[in-house]
Amino acid sequence: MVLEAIRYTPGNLEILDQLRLPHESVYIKVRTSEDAYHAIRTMTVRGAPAIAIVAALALAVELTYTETNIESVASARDFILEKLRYLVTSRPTAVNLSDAARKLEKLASETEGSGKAVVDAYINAAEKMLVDDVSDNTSIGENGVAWAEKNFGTEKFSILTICNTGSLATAGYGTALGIIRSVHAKHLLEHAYALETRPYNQGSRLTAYELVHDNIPATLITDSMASVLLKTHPEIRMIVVGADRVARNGDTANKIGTYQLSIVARYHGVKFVVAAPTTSIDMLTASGEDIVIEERKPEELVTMRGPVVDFDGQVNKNEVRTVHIAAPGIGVWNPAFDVAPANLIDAIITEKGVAEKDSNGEFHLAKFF
Ligand SMILES: CSC[C@H]1O[C@H](OP(=O)(O)O)[C@H](O)[C@@H]1O
Repeated sequence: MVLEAIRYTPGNLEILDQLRLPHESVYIKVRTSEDAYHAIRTMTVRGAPAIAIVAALALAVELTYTETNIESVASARDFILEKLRYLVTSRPTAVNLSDAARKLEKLASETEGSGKAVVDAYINAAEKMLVDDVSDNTSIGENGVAWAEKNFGTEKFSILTICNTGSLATAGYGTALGIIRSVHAKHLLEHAYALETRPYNQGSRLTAYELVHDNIPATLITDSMASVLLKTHPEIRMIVVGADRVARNGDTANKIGTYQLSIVARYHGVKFVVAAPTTSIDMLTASGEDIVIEERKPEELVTMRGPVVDFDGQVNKNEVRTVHIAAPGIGVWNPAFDVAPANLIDAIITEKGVAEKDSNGEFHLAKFF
């Protein structure tokens, strides 16, 4: 079975309900921009590249069936711009969505002839995002292997990662998890370690699901185990993480917990690497100080949802419960991301190549554009 977060054919979009994974694999239809907004907002679908692609394709499907009059160039443009500006508000930190919206808005404003011409151009561009993302991810994997061979030679080594950056965060293969897949395919991977990544548990629910699916040797650990894991496992040579937004100076916003991994990596002499398509690089944002960090509702931290385990130890998928795991009345802080500073990042691996700091400690990401 191929792991697909997104299933698309012209006029039909379905997403894998990631709130039900790993116990249930259920696809739900997305017919409108509003459907996409709520799916992204509730993290039914998540992952920087995936949310951009789902948003763009949802509008493509809506354009196919809308009864709104979009026959003129102006009406089609207005419809597209209104919907894209709405979709961008679903989640603020990942740049992929706003980057895609900016490019699609520009395309719509430059397409002439008729409303149909504008709509067709939009749909073609949205569909191309799906194809390009998989291609970008396999290139990131290849570039990641080449960088690893340059730094670690041909000895097997182990890798630690956080959150989910695989097929469930993208159109397929993944970014950081894509590098783990490629290193494994080259028989260079000793072992993969995945952080559970509280509170949404992208690691224990999604990355573990992908690693088991691909039969990659892997171990799940709690977020608090990262430091002692590096201390006691010298074969771990690399921490690879994804990105929601890479600022112009290389500061990288990623899942909460990434910042402390960059500190722990430096302390233990482990390479800290960001894997991201260039659509995750935001040259308009100077540094991590300028990146808006999404804060999510307290309920997502103080509750957990899942199937009941029967007395005989069997998972009962027909009985899903939500349990409250924190003391009622306690205050909660729930930022979904933090920022790894450029000075603690050893490399940024993209589909176009690898960026490393110069002798002044500066990344030069403009080379990718
Ligand atoms: C392919 S990078 C995905 C990126 O998105 C994740 O965040 P979320 O699960 O909240 O969408 C995480 O930061 C990953 O690194």
